Amino acid sequence: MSEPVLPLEITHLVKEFSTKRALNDFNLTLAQGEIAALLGPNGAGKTTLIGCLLGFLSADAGQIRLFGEDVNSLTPQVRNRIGFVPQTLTGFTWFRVGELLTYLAGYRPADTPQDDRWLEWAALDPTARIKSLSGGERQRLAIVLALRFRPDLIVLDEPVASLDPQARHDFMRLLPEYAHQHGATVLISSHIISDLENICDRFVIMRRGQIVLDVSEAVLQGQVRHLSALPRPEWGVHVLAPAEDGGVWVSGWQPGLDDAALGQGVAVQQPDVETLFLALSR
Ligand SMILES: Nc1ncnc2c1ncn2[C@@H]1O[C@H](COP(=O)(O)OP(=O)(O)OP(=O)(O)O)[C@@H](O)[C@H]1O
Repeated sequence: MSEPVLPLEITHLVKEFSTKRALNDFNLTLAQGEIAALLGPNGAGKTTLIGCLLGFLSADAGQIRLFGEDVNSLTPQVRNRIGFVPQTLTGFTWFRVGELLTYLAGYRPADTPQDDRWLEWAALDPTARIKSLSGGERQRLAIVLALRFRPDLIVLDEPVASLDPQARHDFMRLLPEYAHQHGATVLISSHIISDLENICDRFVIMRRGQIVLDVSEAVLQGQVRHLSALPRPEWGVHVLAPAEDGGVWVSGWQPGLDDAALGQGVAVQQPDVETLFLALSR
């Protein structure tokens, strides 16, 4: 049986801006249906990575494949399978909302399936001029434009920062619902970690152009722990980072080690992504 085609495959990616290396031998593969959080402090390289994988920026080395095709020579078929939500929508200011939706739909084959939930969620006035929309309304429109033609790979760069709490809450409920229904793959970058904790099944934490931790939700819950003191060498765990309270974060934890830790007076806690992120970002 042939291997399934991966929605996203990034190998040995390097991107430099004059003397600054924004991506440093970056590797990432996403399987169909994964919902992955891309986390990292300011300047970690998230937007650069997204720019490269959408073909907006050219890499200095390495390769990006989307649905098996090189990002620099995508066919229209694969291009149409990708939805991108930017941090803010720019351009198109002279259009009315409804006109823009019709105009962009003209670039799609007539039989392209649509998903109306995004238009309902966005609740935009089709007669409103885009230049008169608020920042949050423009962002709703950006989301509609990216998702209404049922993409199979969705890339979102800080998509919810300008949304009001209700819109953000509803979007974060609809996004995984959509992904599960259509088997879509999602890569979402956000600084609002509490939003991502409930919807992502993988967490990719990057710093200085590289991945410092890439774990599934299951591994995070099963094998990553906060310890109140350094682990014993014979436990065979890997120290990820010191914690602010004097303890440490470790990976490779096994259930059998709980008793050993108890015997040494070491308190063991389940991970909280935000605290772990803060420790790994320092
Ligand atoms: N056009 C550019 N010219 C020079 N340096 C750049 C350029 N774009 C990005 N960089 C640098 O590359 C690094 C990564 O930037 P990037 O915007 O990818 O980070 P980020 O993780 O998206 O940050 P943020 O969370 O602040 O959006 C930073 O050090 C940034 O200064």
